[in-house]
Amino acid sequence: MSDTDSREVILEARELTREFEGVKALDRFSFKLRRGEILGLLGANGAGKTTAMNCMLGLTLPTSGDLFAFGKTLEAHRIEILKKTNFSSAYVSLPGNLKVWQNLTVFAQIYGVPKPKKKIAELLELLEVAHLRDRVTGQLSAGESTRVNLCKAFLNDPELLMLDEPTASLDPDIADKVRKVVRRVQSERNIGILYTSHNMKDIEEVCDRVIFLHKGKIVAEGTPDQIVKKFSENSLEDVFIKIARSGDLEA
Ligand SMILES: Nc1ncnc2c1ncn2[C@@H]1O[C@H](COP(=O)(O)OP(=O)(O)OP(=O)(O)O)[C@@H](O)[C@H]1O
Repeated sequence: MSDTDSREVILEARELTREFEGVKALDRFSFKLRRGEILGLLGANGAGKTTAMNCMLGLTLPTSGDLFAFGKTLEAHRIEILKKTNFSSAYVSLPGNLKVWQNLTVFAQIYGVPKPKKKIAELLELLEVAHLRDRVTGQLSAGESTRVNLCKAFLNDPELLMLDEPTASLDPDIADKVRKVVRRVQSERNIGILYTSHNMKDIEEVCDRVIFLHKGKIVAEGTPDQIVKKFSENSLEDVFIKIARSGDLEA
């Protein structure tokens, strides 16, 4: 991303640090996400990706640093910001005892979605899970549950979307469809998406730009192509392995 990029900054972290009992999960982490951009957050297990998303969702308080969304501080404008935000995580489940349509209806009410029935039907079709409408959510397979979570994430037509490993438990066919849906929603609605995945094919196909985190610090940033060239590797996967094994190397 060049400094001359004039698109609206919809999410910004400045010197974000989060310590857990002396361990820095995030260490002066700064970045900007612009409208219309899909930004990949990459890094090995424990690099700090989930902590970063949790801070941005207000689920974890940073030890220091500032977060801004739509030009306002998250601290003072949390409710207003969260109305325009949504997220989906492979590791956060919807209430298991409710049927799929009940869960989505509850969340549609929370978000104040106009014409919720129509919206829910459209999203179930979009994610190809309309046949699961009357199933108990807790009995869904991991891949089914991931797609229902994505329906929840699109319910309020978010302008800022955080997707934490959205293809983690999907078979290759469904993963491909989900990537295309994410791309389509991003381009039709010009929203900003923060995206994590351990699947480098996902990242290369979906993300405009990526940030590599290692021990809470940024060690590389750029388009997937730029990063592969900077590290003199053949693929993003090779870069990932190189950083995971010797993350103090900066490109
Ligand atoms: N609540 C917590 N208490 C203590 N340590 C924590 C807590 N949450 C995260 N950590 C630590 O912070 C670091 C970053 O964890 P985080 O979950 O953000 O990594 P991640 O990049 O999302 O990893 P993964 O790819 O495995 O999901 C890890 O060392 C982790 O053990």
